[in-house]
Amino acid sequence: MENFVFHNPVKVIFGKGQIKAVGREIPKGSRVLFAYGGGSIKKNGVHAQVVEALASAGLEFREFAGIEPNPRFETLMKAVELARAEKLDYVLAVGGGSVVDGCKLVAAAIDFAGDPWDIVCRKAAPTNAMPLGVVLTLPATGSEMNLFSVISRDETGEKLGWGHPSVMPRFSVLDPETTYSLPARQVGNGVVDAFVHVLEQYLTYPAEAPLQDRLAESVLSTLVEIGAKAMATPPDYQARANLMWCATMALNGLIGQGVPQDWATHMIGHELTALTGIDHARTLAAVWPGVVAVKRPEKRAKLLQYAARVWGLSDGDEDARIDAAVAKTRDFFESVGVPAGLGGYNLGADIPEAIARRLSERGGLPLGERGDIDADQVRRILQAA
Ligand SMILES: NC(=O)c1ccc[n+]([C@@H]2O[C@H](COP(=O)([O-])OP(=O)(O)OC[C@H]3O[C@@H](n4cnc5c(N)ncnc54)[C@H](O)[C@@H]3O)[C@@H](O)[C@H]2O)c1
Repeated sequence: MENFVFHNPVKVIFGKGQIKAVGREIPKGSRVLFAYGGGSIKKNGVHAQVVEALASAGLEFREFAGIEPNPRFETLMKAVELARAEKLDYVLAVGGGSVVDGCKLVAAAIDFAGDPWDIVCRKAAPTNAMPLGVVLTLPATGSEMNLFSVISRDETGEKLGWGHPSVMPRFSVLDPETTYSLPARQVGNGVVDAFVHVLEQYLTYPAEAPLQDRLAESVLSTLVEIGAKAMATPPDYQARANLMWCATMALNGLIGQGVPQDWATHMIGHELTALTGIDHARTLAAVWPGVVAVKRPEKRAKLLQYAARVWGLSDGDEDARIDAAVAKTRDFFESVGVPAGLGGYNLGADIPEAIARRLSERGGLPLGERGDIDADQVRRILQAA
């Protein structure tokens, strides 16, 4: 196991009826920017619950609507303008990963003197981020309990990830009932996103970290166990609750401490979203089969462990076990409605070259747990996918 420092100060407030805690968690006298997405929270009653919580605590607030999926820098800067004009000093993000990620940048930018894009490009760190609170409505990204944020910019066609401890939420309310209004497509995306977050931190090489391995395997096995139930209609509270907690545990830092991490699927997936608009989770299910095909020799020991412990495949020829584990993973993605591999997307033959070039030009290579995925391997991964 490698050395690590683990500090996760996010207060998680989990369960039915917990949105009212928002009024208690935000300090009295705060002036709140209440930010959300396209308005699903008005239809499912979450907006009314948040307004009630803020108003009954006597908190001043202004609303900012319209943070889109794959949040756009251009939109977020409008939220920053509103916050500056109205002297708002607490950001409340209500929505999925896009709203939470977007609000992390808003919180960092309100009192930032330079160009906030420098924060996203990692050329500058936030100096005085406003406190951030979260009401999560889509279990998937783990953004509610981590320091990461992924921002897209129209002007440059980029989608970039950044992170800073000062934008970790002060609290996150996770009420599984907020997910009842999700379309099936988004529930399936959430299952796959959480699953691949774990694979990025687990499917690398052995690091003599059996606890981290078993924590990762338990999240994977739980997702397999509850995947179909989480998709059911009418919604099953316990399945949604377990999905929500799995997604948070998949990327709150715990399972990745002291172990090598991959993230190649994500980095290539972000480029695919930037170029084609395919949903984040769908890019992961599309790219992962390519990563595992090309990096199979390097990942062999962990692939065998994954096959045995997550899929119960421990007998017979080793290569056949790995093939079966990959096939079961693909079937699992498809079982929650997310296509595995790139075959179904009808993309141009130029995509592998375009993605390899974009990553290379930005200095984003090499990738992978061994830092050995270069432009040629990116092309091969996408062709294999
Ligand atoms: N910060 C991180 O650690 C991290 C990790 C992975 C991905 N991401 C990023 O997060 C973004 C994806 O976030 P996401 O998967 O949570 O989806 P999302 O926030 O983009 O939401 C997807 C859609 O679902 C809708 N929606 C959200 N909650 C709803 C509800 N309860 N009922 C009905 N509709 C609802 C949204 O309005 C949106 O149209 C991507 O930009 C991705 O790159 C961030």
